Amino acid sequence: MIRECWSPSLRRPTAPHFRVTPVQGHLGSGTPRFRDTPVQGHPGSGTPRFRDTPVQGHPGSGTPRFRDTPLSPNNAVHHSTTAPSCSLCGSMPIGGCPSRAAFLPTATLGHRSPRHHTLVRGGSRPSPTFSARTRFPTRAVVAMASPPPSPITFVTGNANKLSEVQAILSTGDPPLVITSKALDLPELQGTPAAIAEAKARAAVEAVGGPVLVEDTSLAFSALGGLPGPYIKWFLEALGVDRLGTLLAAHEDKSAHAVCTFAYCGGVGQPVTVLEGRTPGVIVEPRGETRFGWDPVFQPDEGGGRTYAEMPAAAKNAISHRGRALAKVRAFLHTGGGGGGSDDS
Ligand SMILES: O=P(O)(O)OP(=O)(O)OP(=O)(O)OC[C@H]1O[C@@H](n2cnc3c(O)ncnc32)[C@H](O)[C@@H]1O
Ligand SMILES: [Mg+2]
Repeated sequence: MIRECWSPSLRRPTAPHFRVTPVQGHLGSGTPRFRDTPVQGHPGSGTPRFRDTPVQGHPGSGTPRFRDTPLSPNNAVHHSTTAPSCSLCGSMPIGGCPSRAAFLPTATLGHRSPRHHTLVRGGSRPSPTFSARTRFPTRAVVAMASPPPSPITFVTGNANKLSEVQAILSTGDPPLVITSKALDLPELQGTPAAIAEAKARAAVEAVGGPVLVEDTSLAFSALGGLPGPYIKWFLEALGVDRLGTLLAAHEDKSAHAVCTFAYCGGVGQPVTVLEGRTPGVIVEPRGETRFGWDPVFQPDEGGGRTYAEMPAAAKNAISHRGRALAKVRAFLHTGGGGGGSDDS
């Protein structure tokens, strides 16, 4: 069973975008938790957002899902009811939660019923308390370990992605075994999260069971985040040698590599989107031309090497993909995928 507790203990920064990053220990649980932190230059969006918050009624989808949600004073969706516990399973708020706010939801957090814990709140704080003006909630996952669903099929048409994903998941702690299917899924235009979600929905239709997909972006700061999710087409058109010419007129060569995973447990199930990003700069190509734009991306934490100059393990340790997969692993191993839970 997974319970979540929101604590208003952190002040909301003024930066326009937010994402979830792992932080350490909560209430002695020893389990991973996630906190919204600012992210930059999300293409195509000028509005504040939060990742990994469940929203209802997305156009074209009748199911709850996890993705970016703009937070406004009236957007405290997780705190909008006054019931002291889950109306279905009766679970109570986590003891010692400083905010006395109760649970966050829902199907994507390990409950087979998508209605469990939905919009349940305890304590006396009125909804607007969690407003953009003052505070933002910390979400802590307090979970019993449960095995992830099996098998999970990673659907991709990219062999390099597959081998990195397999390497990262098999050596990680705890290891996660996936199968794979080579499919070139249709890709929409939109934010990386929207693209990844659509890929997951297409993949789950094709596979019929739990799927993982990902979409990779390379976002140039000077270009407002472009090429972003369209990097594949820029790479094909220009080649890796000329990718840097896009920044010829700009002094700012900084960029972010972003990996956006989407998990779906089955047809009609919610989709969970998890993102990892690595900051760096675009440089003249260096290193072996093996994988995409690796030769021109020099991560800030790479000791001056491009991705292409780094051994695979060194890249995976700091890469956008490695970071996103750390979240995927935490999500699945804490019952987020719905597998192995006896909590119905
Ligand atoms: O089937 P999918 O999974 O979509 O595989 P894809 O190759 O189409 O991948 P994307 O749509 O995510 O496009 C991302 C582009 O960035 C490249 N790419 C992805 N991850 C990379 C990495 O870690 N290093 C360098 N290039 C990468 C990849 O080869 C594509 O050209
Ligand atoms: Mg693709």
